[in-house]
Amino acid sequence: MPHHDLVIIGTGSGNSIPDERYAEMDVAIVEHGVFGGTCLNVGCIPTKMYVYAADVAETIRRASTYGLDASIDKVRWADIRDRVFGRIDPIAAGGQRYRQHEQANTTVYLGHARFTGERALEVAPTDGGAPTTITGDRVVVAAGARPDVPESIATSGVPYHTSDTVMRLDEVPRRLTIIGGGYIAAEFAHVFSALGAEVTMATRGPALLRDQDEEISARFTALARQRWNVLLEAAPSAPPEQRADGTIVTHSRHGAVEADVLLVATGRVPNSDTLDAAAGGLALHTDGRIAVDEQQRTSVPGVWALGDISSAHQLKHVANHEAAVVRHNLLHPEAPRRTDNAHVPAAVFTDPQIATIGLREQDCRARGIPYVTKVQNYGDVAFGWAMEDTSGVCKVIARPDGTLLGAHLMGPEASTLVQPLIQAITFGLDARTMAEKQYWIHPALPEVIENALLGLPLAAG
Ligand SMILES: Cc1cc2nc3c(=O)[nH]c(=O)nc-3n(C[C@H](O)[C@H](O)[C@H](O)COP(=O)(O)OP(=O)(O)OC[C@H]3O[C@@H](n4cnc5c(N)ncnc54)[C@H](O)[C@@H]3O)c2cc1C
Ligand SMILES: NC(=O)c1ccc[n+]([C@@H]2O[C@H](COP(=O)([O-])OP(=O)(O)OC[C@H]3O[C@@H](n4cnc5c(N)ncnc54)[C@H](O)[C@@H]3O)[C@@H](O)[C@H]2O)c1
Repeated sequence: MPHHDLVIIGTGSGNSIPDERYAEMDVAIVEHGVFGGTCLNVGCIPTKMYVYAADVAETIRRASTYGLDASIDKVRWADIRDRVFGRIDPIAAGGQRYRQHEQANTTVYLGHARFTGERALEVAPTDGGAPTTITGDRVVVAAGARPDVPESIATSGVPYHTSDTVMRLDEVPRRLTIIGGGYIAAEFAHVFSALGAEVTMATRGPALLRDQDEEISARFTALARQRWNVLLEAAPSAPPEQRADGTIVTHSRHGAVEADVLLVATGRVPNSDTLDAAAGGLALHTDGRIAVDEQQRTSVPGVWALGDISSAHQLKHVANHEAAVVRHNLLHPEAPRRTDNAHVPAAVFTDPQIATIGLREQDCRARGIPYVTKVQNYGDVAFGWAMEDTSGVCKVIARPDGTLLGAHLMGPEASTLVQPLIQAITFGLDARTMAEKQYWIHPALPEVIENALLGLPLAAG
C-alpha cells in the first residue's frame, strides 16, 4: 500500500501547495477530472474570456451614442470558443505533465478518491483500472464543489447544461433559458445575450443577485428586465420537457417558456459526499462543507481542507488565500498562520459589473448597527458623465462617525474601482480620511468613490 508524506486531493487550489520548499517530501496528488480544477478549466478564466468578448460586442452596439456608427457583422462563436479553450487546455495539460513527469518527488493518481479511514483513501483510476489504497501522514482536501441540479431537472431526461459544459457548445443558441439568478446566471445571461441569444432567466427568489446589497440587487434586477426575459419567484413547477423538434419547455408559475438550450445555475455543492469525507472521520457542516478551524485544520489530526469544499465563500481568491495558509502550516506547525476572511470582496462580471466589500445595508439593519449611506451616480462625476452612464452607482455604508462598513458598486469597471475600498475597509481607513487626505485624479472614474465618501451624512467631528 503506497504511503506518502503528503496526499493532496484536487488539483485546483490544492495543486499550488507543493512548491520548492516541498522538494524533500514524498507528495501524492489525486485528480479525477481535468488537471487545474474549476477556476482554470470551467470557472473564472474561461467565463471571463467570454465576458470580455461580450463586453466588446456591447461596446460596439452602444457606440452610436458617441457618434460612432458600428455594427457586428457576425459572431464567430466557434472561433471565440476555440480561442478560449485553445489557450486554456494546454495550460491544464502542461500542469499535469509537470507534476507527472517533471517532479521526481510527486506521484499523480488520476482517479476518484474516497476516504476509507483517517488519512486513508481508495483511488479508483479514471481509466477503469483496479483501485489503489493510499495513505498519508498528512492529507489536504481541496476537492471543490460541483453544480447542484434540482432533482426535477436532473431526472427529467431533458438535456441540460451547467457551467461545466455550456461554454463548449457548437453554436450560440437562438433561445437560452437559464434556471437561477445568482453569479453564474448573471454572467452567462450577459455572455449569451451579447453574443446573440434571446435569454430567459427563471429564478426562485423575488430578485436577481440576492446575495448583494438589497439596493444593488433591486437596481440590477430592473436593468436585467429591460434586456432579458426575467422571471422571478419562478422555481420550476413541473419537470422540463423536450419536443420532437428539440425545443425545451420549462414550466413555472409564469407559464411555459421555450428554448433551444437549458442552462442550470442553481448553486454549487461541496464534494464531501462523493469523497466519503465522513468515512475519513471528517466533521461536516449541515450544508456538506468540511468543518475547519482558523488554521484550516479539520476534525482529524493531520488533515486540512481548503477552498469550495470547506469555505463559506466559493471564490478563487479565498481558495488561494486558504491554500497559502495550508502551505505555510504544513511546513511550520510550530508557528501556524490563520485564515483571515473578515473582509471578503467579490465581483460579478455581468453587465454592468458589480463589486462588493463589507456589510450590506440589510446586514447593518439586522445587526442593529447604526449606519449612514450615500449612493453616488457614476453619471454625476466627470468621467461617468463623459460616458453618458445612466445606471452606474457607488454605494458606501459607514457608521455615523465615518468608520467604513461596506461598499457596493454597479457600473463600468466596478471590479477594479472597488479595490481602494477593499484596502480602506481591510486596514481601517475612515471615510473622511480616505476622501480628504489623498488626491483623486481628475477627471478619472474613481471620483465616483470620492464623491460617495464626501456625500455620507456623517456626524459632525
Ligand atoms: C462558472 C464559474 C465561474 C467562476 N468565476 C469566478 C470568478 O470570476 N472569481 C472567483 O473568485 N471565483 C469564481 N468562481 C469560483 C471558483 O472557480 C472556485 O471558488 C474555485 O475554483 C475553487 O477552488 P478549489 O480549489 O476549492 O476547487 P476546484 O478548483 O474545484 O478543485 C477541486 C478539484 O478536485 C477534483 N476532485 C473533486 N473530487 C475529487 C475526488 N473525489 N477525487 C479526485 N479528485 C477530485 C476536481 O476534479 C477538481 O479538479 C467561478 C466558478 C464557476 C463555476
Ligand atoms: N464572479 C465570481 O466570483 C463568480 C462567478 C461564478 C460563480 N461564482 C461562485 O460560484 C457559486 C455558484 O454560483 P451559482 O450562480 O450557481 O450560485 P448562486 O448561489 O450565486 O445562485 C444560485 C441561484 O439559483 C437560484 N435557485 C436555487 N434553486 C433554484 C431552483 N430550484 N429554481 C430556480 N432558481 C433556483 C437561487 O435563488 C439563486 O438565484 C457562487 O455562489 C459564487 O461563489 C463566482
